[in-house]
Amino acid sequence: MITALDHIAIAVPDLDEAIKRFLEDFGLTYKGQEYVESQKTATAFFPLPETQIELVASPDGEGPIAKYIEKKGGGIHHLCFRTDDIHADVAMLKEKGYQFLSDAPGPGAHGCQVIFIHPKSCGGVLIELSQPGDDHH
Ligand SMILES: C[C@@H](C(=O)O)C(=O)SCCNC(=O)CCNC(=O)[C@H](O)C(C)(C)COP(=O)(O)OP(=O)(O)OC[C@H]1O[C@@H](n2cnc3c(N)ncnc32)[C@H](O)[C@@H]1OP(=O)(O)O
Ligand SMILES: [Co+2]
Repeated sequence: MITALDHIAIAVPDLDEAIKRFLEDFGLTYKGQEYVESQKTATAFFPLPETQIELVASPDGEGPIAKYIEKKGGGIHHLCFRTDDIHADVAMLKEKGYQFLSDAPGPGAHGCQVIFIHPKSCGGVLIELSQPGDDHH
């Protein structure tokens, strides 16, 4: 029985720089670093209260997922942070130099308003911000 999505891992060339991004720019809680000798790997964790896996596909062969599948055949595509004020967070992140893929949030899954940050301005990771709609439970 799988009970939780424990983590999504992002490979980064500079751990301190990446910690700064998620701690300072996105305001996540930082749990600390650990070097795992057996894997010769440094880790840093940012716990979040709940998460989901979203599978994304392109049934009609169009849109960004079609292009991604064509190029990479599949893989980890994006992280999505839930926000309770998408306009404020977009303004705050724009101020910090993040480049957004649209001027304003638009409709996402289950009535959310969503907007994406360009992976080029975010260490190679595509990040979505999502604000639940009024019908969200
Ligand atoms: C329904 C909603 C929801 O949850 O509610 C969703 O999630 S919808 C999820 C689907 N929707 C989206 O993804 C919308 C936002 N995405 C986009 O607009 C696009 O996918 C872009 C991120 C702008 C990439 O499109 P573009 O046409 O530029 O593709 P491209 O293949 O030329 O890629 C340009 C550069 O970005 C990199 N790149 C492309 N996709 C990436 C990804 N998912 N993660 C990290 N890097 C990525 C490529 O490797 C390439 O880097 P190099 O130049 O180094 O080779
Ligand atoms: Co998404």
